[in-house]
Amino acid sequence: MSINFYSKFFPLIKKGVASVPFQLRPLSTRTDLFNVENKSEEYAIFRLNKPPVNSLNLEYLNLLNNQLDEFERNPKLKGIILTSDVKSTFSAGVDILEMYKCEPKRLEAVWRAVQDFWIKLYGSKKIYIAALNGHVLALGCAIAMSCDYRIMVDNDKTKIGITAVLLGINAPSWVKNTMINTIGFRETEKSLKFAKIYNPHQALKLGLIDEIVSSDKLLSRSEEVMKTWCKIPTLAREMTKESMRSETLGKLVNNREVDVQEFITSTMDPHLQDNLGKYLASLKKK
Ligand SMILES: CCCCCCCC/C=C\C/C=C/C(=O)SCCNC(=O)CCNC(=O)[C@H](O)C(C)(C)COP(=O)(O)OP(=O)(O)OC[C@H]1O[C@@H](n2cnc3c(N)ncnc32)[C@H](O)[C@@H]1OP(=O)(O)O
Repeated sequence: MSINFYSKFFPLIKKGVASVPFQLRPLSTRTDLFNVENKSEEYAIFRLNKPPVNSLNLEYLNLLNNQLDEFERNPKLKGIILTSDVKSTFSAGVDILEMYKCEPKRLEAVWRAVQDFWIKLYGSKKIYIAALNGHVLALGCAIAMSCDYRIMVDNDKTKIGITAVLLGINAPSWVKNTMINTIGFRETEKSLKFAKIYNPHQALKLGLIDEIVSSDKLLSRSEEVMKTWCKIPTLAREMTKESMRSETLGKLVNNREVDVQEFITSTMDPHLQDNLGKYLASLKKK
C-alpha cells in the first residue's frame, strides 16, 4: 500500500518538496493572525489569532493554507496542536461577509480556499489535535472534526455545532461525511437536520469531542496526548490514517467543481442572501 498519501492528493506540493530541499525552520513563526510555536522537533502549537471570532475570509484561509503546507514540508514534525488565542472562540467559521452581497468570482475563490483547507487538514498524515478553547461553529466545527482528536474546555456556555439549515443551507457532502465519520449517521442526521448546538458535555456524550478539561489544563493535556501519540510507529500510524480517510477525501478531491458550483448557486440565491442579511444583523445587535 502506498504511504505517500499527501503527495498523492497534492502533486504540486509534491513537486515543491522535490525541487526545494528541506530547510530548518526558525523556532517559531508569528504573524498578526496566527502563531506557531515549535515545542520540540516533533510537534508544534498552532494558535489562530484573528479577533473577535477567528472568522475565515479569503486572505486568512490562504495564509492558513500556506502554513499547513509548511507543516507538511517538515519531515521531522509529527503533530500539530490546533488552538486559538482568541478568548472564548476557537472559530466561528467562514466570514459571513464573504457570503453576503458577494461577487461570484470572490465567492468561488473563498470556496476553493475552504476546500483546500479541508483537503490539506483531513488528508494530512500528521497528527492534529484540536484544543478547543471556545465556540466551535459551522466551518470551525468541520475543522475540529477533521483533526485526529478533540479536547474541549469545561465551560457550559461554550458551543459546538453546525446550524446551516436554519439559514436554508444544506451542508456540503464533505462536511456531512466528516461528521458521519465522527459521530455516526443517525446522530449526524439529527444534528444537521435540527441545527443542533451542543455544550461540551453533550458533545462528549455524542463523541463529537473526545475529552473535556478545565481551561488551565487545555494545552498541557493536549501536549500529554500528543507526546503519547508521537511514540506510535510513524509509518503504521500514517498508513492507518490514510486507509481510514482516503475514501472520504477522494469524494471531494474528485468532485471539487460540482461542490464549487453548488455552493455558489445556493449562496447567491436571493432567499439565502436575505436570510444572511438578517442573520448578520442579529449578530451585530447583540
Ligand atoms: C451562515 C451560516 C452558514 C452555516 C453553514 C455551515 C455548514 C457548512 C459548512 C461549511 C460552510 C461553512 C460556512 C460557514 O462557516 S458560515 C459561518 C457561520 N458561523 C456562524 O453562524 C457563527 C456566528 N457567530 C456566533 O454565533 C457568535 O459570534 C459566537 C458564538 C462565535 C461568538 O459569540 P460572542 O463572543 O458573543 O461574539 P459576537 O457574536 O458578539 O461576535 C463578535 C463580532 O464578530 C462578528 N461575527 C461573528 N461570527 C462571524 C462570522 N462567522 N463572520 C463574520 N463576522 C462574525 C459579529 O457580528 C460581531 O461583530 P461586531 O458586532 O461588529 O463586533
